[in-house]
Amino acid sequence: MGHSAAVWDYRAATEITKDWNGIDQVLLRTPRGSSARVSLHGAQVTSWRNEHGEELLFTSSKAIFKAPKAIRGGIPMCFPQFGNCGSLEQHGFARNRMWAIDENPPPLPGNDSSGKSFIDLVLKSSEEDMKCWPHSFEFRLRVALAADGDLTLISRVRNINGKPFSFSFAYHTYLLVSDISEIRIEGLETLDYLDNLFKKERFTEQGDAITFESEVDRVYLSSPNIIAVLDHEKKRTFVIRKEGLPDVAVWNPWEKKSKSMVDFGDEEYKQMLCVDGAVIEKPVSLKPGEEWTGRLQLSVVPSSFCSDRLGLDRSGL
Ligand SMILES: O=P(O)(O)OC[C@H]1O[C@H](O)[C@H](O)[C@@H](O)[C@@H]1O
Repeated sequence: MGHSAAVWDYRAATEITKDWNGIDQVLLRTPRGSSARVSLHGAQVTSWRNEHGEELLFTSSKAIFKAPKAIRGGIPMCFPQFGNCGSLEQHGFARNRMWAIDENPPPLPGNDSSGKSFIDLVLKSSEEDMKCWPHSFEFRLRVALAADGDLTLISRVRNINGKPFSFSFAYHTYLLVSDISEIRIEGLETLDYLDNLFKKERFTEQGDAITFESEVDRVYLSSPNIIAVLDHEKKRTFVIRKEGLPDVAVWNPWEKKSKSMVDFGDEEYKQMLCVDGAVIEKPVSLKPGEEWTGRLQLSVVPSSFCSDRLGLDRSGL
């Protein structure tokens, strides 16, 4: 693009535009041409592109672009509930709320934002939310795009309530893949998981890396902090690094469920896979004044880069 990193103005590379509902969205760009878009609606990352302009996140061609519904794709935020495991609406309310730009967020300890395009968003408990979830909170999200194209999301939830509360959480990450039957996940083998297709019963993953030949809706428990999603056909690997997010939800609706979702194409299950850094089995508990941080970093590398260099535990394979 004719810019060198040394003179690249990261502030100027952060642009506010409008999304399909006329709602502000933030465009983040890097000198080499990677980009990401974040809508203030739900703080949903709706696009992440590499330096060649190729989209890396899935969005359904049938997605319904009508607030307050979250669109089918990108990275919706599930908070303060994942799935239907509580009294709230599926995946909680944060993905359906309007977030604000946080002009002056409290500093993020140990986080170096130099050389990154980033935006800070904030969601505070509203009176309406207090009716169904009576806890005052502040939820801050930083979305940062590094010069090498890595996308980082840092969530901070603070209890500003007089009493403790607990919540579950997920970055519901819709990865765009070439063909689901060519995909395998490394890093979850031998773990225990809760299977949503069997009333959340607990099983132990057997054998090798995870591959896909039917519907999958699972929560892998106490997972390592680095997971790789290998796309054999594209010869590239999504690397998911996480902190404060012990669980990994894995979802592909496959053929039958795809047909039952109005905002999802019948064949689109072949091009997507949700792999979510999450806190589900043991919800986060915060005392008054306490704060929780959950960090997710997404990268794409050529498949030849894996797995030893990523430090994945290959023992037993
Ligand atoms: O349709 P949504 O509310 O966005 O949920 C989509 C999916 O999210 C998660 O992966 C759940 O485990 C699935 O059971 C659910 O179908």
